[in-house]
Amino acid sequence: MADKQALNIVKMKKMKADGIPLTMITAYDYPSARLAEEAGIDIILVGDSLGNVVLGYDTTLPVTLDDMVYHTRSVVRGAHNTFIVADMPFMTYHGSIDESLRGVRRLMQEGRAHAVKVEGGVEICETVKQIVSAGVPVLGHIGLTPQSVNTIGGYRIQGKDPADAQRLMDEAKALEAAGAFAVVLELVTEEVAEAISRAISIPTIGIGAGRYTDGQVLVYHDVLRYASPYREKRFVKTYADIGTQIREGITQYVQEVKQRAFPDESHIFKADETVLESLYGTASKGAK
Ligand SMILES: Nc1nc(=O)c2c([nH]1)NC[C@@H]1CN(c3ccc(C(=O)N[C@@H](CCC(=O)O)C(=O)O)cc3)CN21
Ligand SMILES: CC(C)C(=O)C(=O)O
Repeated sequence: MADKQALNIVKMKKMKADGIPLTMITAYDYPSARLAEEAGIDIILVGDSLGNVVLGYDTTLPVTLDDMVYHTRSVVRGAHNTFIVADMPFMTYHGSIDESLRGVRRLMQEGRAHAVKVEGGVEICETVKQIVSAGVPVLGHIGLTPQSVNTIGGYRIQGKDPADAQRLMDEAKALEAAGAFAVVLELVTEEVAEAISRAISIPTIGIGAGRYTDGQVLVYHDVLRYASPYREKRFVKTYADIGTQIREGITQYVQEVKQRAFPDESHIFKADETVLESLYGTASKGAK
């Protein structure tokens, strides 16, 4: 899709108004980004779920700004015509505004992202305003915010009772007022996600937030069953099983090398007749 025109935040808002769902998937490197773009995805998120699915950590907390810059650059090289959002990692946007903007600058200038994502509600709205006023689109993220797993007390569904529903509604409105271009709703009850989606003019992008958000996002490795520990979760649907394909392919390669079935005649390069003579001398001529 070389001539596909990349999406932008103005068009996203219009898509919400027109009732056209936004599609987002994570990607972390050149091949995953390339395939996502070829498949026609609207937005690629270089998520800090990188930590879980690519780097092998238990949580997203160990992911660094250097990790995010490196992976964002790789994603951009694979998807030149797709809107790309990069996650601000844990503890990079809760200190001084200067420090936050330094991280944003690295993701935009070195990583070449089009926007950044930050987790949190009212407490980060001042930071969101500053980032937006620097000319950087900000994607909000509320509900289950994995960077706060230790204060939330686990990966739990949000918005089950009236007080929690009101808190989420207030956070979404605060993010809209702060200038966020859209907001991710993660593991939020369907009723609350629907009410928020109706109450704000910017798109909501849900993961485990039911059917009535303005868009959906899932993690690449979950969708494709690519060695992900999350693939069986209730909010995930798997559309392919590349983990099995990869394992079976490598198993066969190993077996064929052990059995000397690979490489065969079709994979080799032949030298000139005279090479044998020079290697083995005239005595060996005709030996093989
Ligand atoms: N591979 C992957 N996929 C993700 O969706 C994802 C990550 N990693 N890492 C960062 C966060 C963490 N996420 C999580 C983590 C755990 C649950 C979970 O255990 N959910 C329970 C529900 C818990 C409850 O009932 O309150 C479940 O059974 O789905 C959900 C989302 C979503 N994100
Ligand atoms: C699950 C999505 C929304 C995310 O934040 C990530 O991939 O890190």
